[in-house]
Amino acid sequence: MSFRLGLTGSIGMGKSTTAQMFKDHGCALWDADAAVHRLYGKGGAAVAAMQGAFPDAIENGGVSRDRLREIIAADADALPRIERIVHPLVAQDRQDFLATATEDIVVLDIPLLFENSSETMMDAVVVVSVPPEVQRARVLARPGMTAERFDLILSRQMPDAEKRARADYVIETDTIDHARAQVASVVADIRKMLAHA
Ligand SMILES: CC(C)(COP(=O)(O)OP(=O)(O)OC[C@H]1O[C@@H](n2cnc3c(N)ncnc32)[C@H](O)[C@@H]1O)[C@@H](O)C(=O)NCCC(=O)NCCS
Ligand SMILES: Nc1ncnc2c1ncn2[C@@H]1O[C@H](COP(=O)(O)OP(=O)(O)OP(=O)(O)O)[C@@H](O)[C@H]1O
Repeated sequence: MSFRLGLTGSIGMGKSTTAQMFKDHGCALWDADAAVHRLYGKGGAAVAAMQGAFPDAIENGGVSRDRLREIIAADADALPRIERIVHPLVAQDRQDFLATATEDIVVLDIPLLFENSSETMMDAVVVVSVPPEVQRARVLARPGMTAERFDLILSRQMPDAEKRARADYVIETDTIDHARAQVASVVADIRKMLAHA
């Protein structure tokens, strides 16, 4: 069975960028956000249940994220209801991936890893992190992002300091080269451990 390495961090901390660096070392990669995109897409496994609960969210046979954002903004109960539908389907997608992976290390990129207690199924957890002002500047540079939306998303996520405290490895994503060097050392550490197991 592959070594399960959870990869998490708050919004804009560099999860996707760092995940690709692990892939460059021959690790398999499963991405929770990508799984949600598949589930919401036309014919995706979440469409029927979401149509039942939120008929207004359906557009062209898939779940519209723009509509969902409007629904969430208007109704405080909407997000937990969405999570109850989506998270079990995400978990199934993850199990299907793990069942077929043959690589020695599988990296699971999961934004809400600690919030949803997924760390219990990991052999180790990496948290990516930069100082809050760098995070804020990166996220606000994204098209369509506002300070209000950023603060709302942050308020729904576990604070960075707590994530760091729970991590087995913290990777500073201040520069690409620095992150690459830390990824190389995490991979070497795990492979050394596996060789001695
Ligand atoms: C709320 C939705 C419609 C926003 O979609 P949108 O494309 O605008 O943004 P995106 O998905 O890229 O998320 C933006 C940021 O919010 C974070 N985020 C997403 N869902 C949640 C959540 N349930 N709780 C806290 N943070 C969240 C993401 O990690 C990311 O940092 C969408 O994220 C969604 O349907 N979420 C519910 C499913 C879920 O929990 N997904 C998280 C991964 S399992
Ligand atoms: N090591 C790094 N050095 C410099 N910039 C970086 C580094 N890692 C990521 N970034 C930059 O930070 C921003 C956010 O990175 P990325 O999209 O990987 O974050 P994320 O955690 O996956 O975001 P989200 O939570 O929104 O999915 C991007 O603009 C990216 O180019």
